[in-house]
Amino acid sequence: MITMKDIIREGNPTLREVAEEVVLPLSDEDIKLGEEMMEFLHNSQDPVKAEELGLRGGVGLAAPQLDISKRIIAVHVPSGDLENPEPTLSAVMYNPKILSHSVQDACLGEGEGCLSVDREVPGYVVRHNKITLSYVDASGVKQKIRLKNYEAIVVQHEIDHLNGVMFYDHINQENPYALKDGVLVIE
Ligand SMILES: O=CN(O)CCNC(=O)c1cccc(Cl)c1Cl
Ligand code: NI
Repeated sequence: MITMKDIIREGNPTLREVAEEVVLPLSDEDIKLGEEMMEFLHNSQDPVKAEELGLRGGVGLAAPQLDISKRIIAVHVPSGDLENPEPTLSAVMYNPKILSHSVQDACLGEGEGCLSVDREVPGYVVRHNKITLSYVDASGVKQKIRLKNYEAIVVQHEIDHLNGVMFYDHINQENPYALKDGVLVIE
């Protein structure tokens, strides 16, 4: 089971590498890894388990954060509405690729955080508001989906990890809250 001790932190060179595409058909090892990554997200979002296991909450995880330089990500975005337990996006994605994106940019009003960064880094992380994404799912089936707003932001944070990019690389050093005209701030 993945816990915080398995997550590498800033300074580990793996976080700055471009990860390797996963070989298809998926190996049992890569399928199991994806399952463990998803289990971590579930545990991290469960108050009892997160407390028991000492987990920081996360809505996404990328294999390089486990010191595994493979293009595998897991995302589990809760609906945020306690009435509706269904997550708005829950998937393990192999070889995810952004095929196209909106001209419209967006950022989270609260900024971003990262399990591989043991500090707060304030500021707007400007990303694409909408993306068209292809990936291979855990069954080996090629998927093509369109995402927007929070779900699109989370997936871009994870794909950045596959390319050695950290969320704070996008923050304006002079003025972390500088915004170009027309950037959507998602609260
Ligand atoms: O790479 C994944 N992590 O580091 C997990 C911890 N961060 C988050 O869950 C998180 C928090 C805020 C905004 C975004 Cl976009 C994300 Cl992804
Ligand atoms: Ni991260």
